[in-house]
Parts: sequence; C-alpha cells; structure tokens
Amino acid sequence: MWQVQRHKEYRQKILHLYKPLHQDLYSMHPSAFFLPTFLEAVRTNTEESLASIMTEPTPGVFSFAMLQPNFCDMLLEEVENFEKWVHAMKFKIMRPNTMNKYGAVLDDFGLEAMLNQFMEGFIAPISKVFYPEVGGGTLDSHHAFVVEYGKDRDVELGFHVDDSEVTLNVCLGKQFSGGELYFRGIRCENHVNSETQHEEMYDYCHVPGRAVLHRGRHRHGARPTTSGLRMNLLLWCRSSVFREMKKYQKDFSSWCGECQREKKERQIQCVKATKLAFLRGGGGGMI
Ligand SMILES: O=C(O)CCC(=O)C(=O)O
Ligand SMILES: [Fe+2]
Repeated sequence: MWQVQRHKEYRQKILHLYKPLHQDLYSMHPSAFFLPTFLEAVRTNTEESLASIMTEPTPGVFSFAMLQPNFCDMLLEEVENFEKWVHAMKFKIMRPNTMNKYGAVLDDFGLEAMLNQFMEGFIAPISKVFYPEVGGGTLDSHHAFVVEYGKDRDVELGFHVDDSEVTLNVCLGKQFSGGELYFRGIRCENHVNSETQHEEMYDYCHVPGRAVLHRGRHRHGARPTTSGLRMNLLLWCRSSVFREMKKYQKDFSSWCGECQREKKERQIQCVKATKLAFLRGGGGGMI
C-alpha cells in the first residue's frame, strides 16, 4: 500500500514542478492527433467503417494508420524533454514496467486525462466491436507509456503477455531497423506456457504512425532493434468488470487458443465414444 501512496506523491510532485514543452498535447485535439481516415471511421462508428481501415493479418491482431506525423514528433519531443528534466532535477524516473530500463510513463507527467479521453473516445469503440469477450466493451482504466529501443537503449523485449485486456501499440518513429513484434497465440493464465501452433505465428514490422491492436493475453515479444532508435506509444487498456467476472470462470474457449483446442479435442473424443457405443449396441447394422 505504501508503494501506491509513494507513487501518488511522486506524480503530485512532478505535476507541480514539470513545465510541459507542448501544452497542446495535454488536452484532446482529435483532428491534430489523428489521421482523417481514422477519425472518419471512428466517428461513423459501425463495424463496417472500422473494418474498412483495418487489416487483420492474423486472428485478433488489427493494424491501421492512426496518428498524425506531427503528433508523433511532438510526443517524442515531450518525452525527451521530460527525461532531460528528470535528469537535471536528479529525480528517479519510473520505467514503464519491470521489462524496461528505458522509456517513461506518460500518466506520470500530466498526460493521464488526455490519454483517458484517447482510450474512451478512440480505442473503446473499436474494442467493443472486435474484443467483446475480453471486456472490450467495458474498458475503464489504462497504463500509458513510451518505450525506447536501440543501441544505447533497451534492445529487445522478451516473450510476454500484457497486464491489459486490450493493448494499443503505435510506432512514433524515429528511424530504425529490426524491432519486429512477434505474436504467438492468445492464452489464459492456465495455458500461458503451452506450445504455439504453427498458424499462430506472426511477425509484424512497425511503421511510424501505424497502430497495432491486440488482446493483452496475446503472447508476444519484440525482436532486437538493430540500428537507429525506435520509440513506441503503448496504451494498456483495462476493464475492472472483466477482471471481476474472470475470477468466477474456468473455461476461456471464447478467446484462449489452448482452451479452444482442448474443447475441440473433447468433442472429437465424445463423438468417437458415441460412435463406438452405437456400433457395439448393434446399431451398426442399420448403416
Ligand atoms: O516494443 C514493442 O513494440 C512491444 C512493446 C510491448 O509489447 C510492451 O511494452 O508491452
Ligand atoms: Fe507487450
């Protein structure tokens, strides 16, 4: 509990002392942040309009052009400015999670309210349509951060699942090679280490301004960024309703690849047993 309190105090101190570089980032300006194609699709808000701007290269992974280049640049500059300030102030910077030595939590320096609107207005409508079975329709909190990969930064990211129901991952730039995101199937907690089926393997190449949306339980990792600097915006979107409901469930075959496989296998065995019983019962003569 004291950690939560300390983090609260840390945020309060930053909010009080840090002077933003780009004040425009701190409130929502849809047409300055998002590409017109993306805005139009979200404003129309039908399954057809959303599907029309997306590709789904492997089941459950959606990719679409999302952010204005100028927004990406401003966010990168803001993060750099914040990091410089933290360094000059001899503050301790909190990294996005245990897997990263670099990067910054955007919610820590004043961007929380804007990013909440970002999630509610622009991610929730998509999640509601494409991820209803993992709480996509009831997202109510987030963890937002920027990761930094390159020679003098984090190099790669190990195989993991996110602490989110739905994750938005958008490349902000700058120039880099490598850093592909690899996916290995969706798994519940019980099956997180189960083997990958061949058709679950998929590699995605990041493109600045382009978003990837996936379930938090979709196992993934990032390959080494071999040159240049790669910075990505991550928005881990959570649903407290889904988390509460999950406590009372055992079967996740509506989204876990391994629960699905086991269920199918049980059905095959059941059909086999029924056939055998039918044949043994003399019903075989009827065929
Ligand atoms: O670097 C990437 O694109 C992946 C980042 C990621 O998966 C994470 O931070 O949870
Ligand atoms: Fe991740």
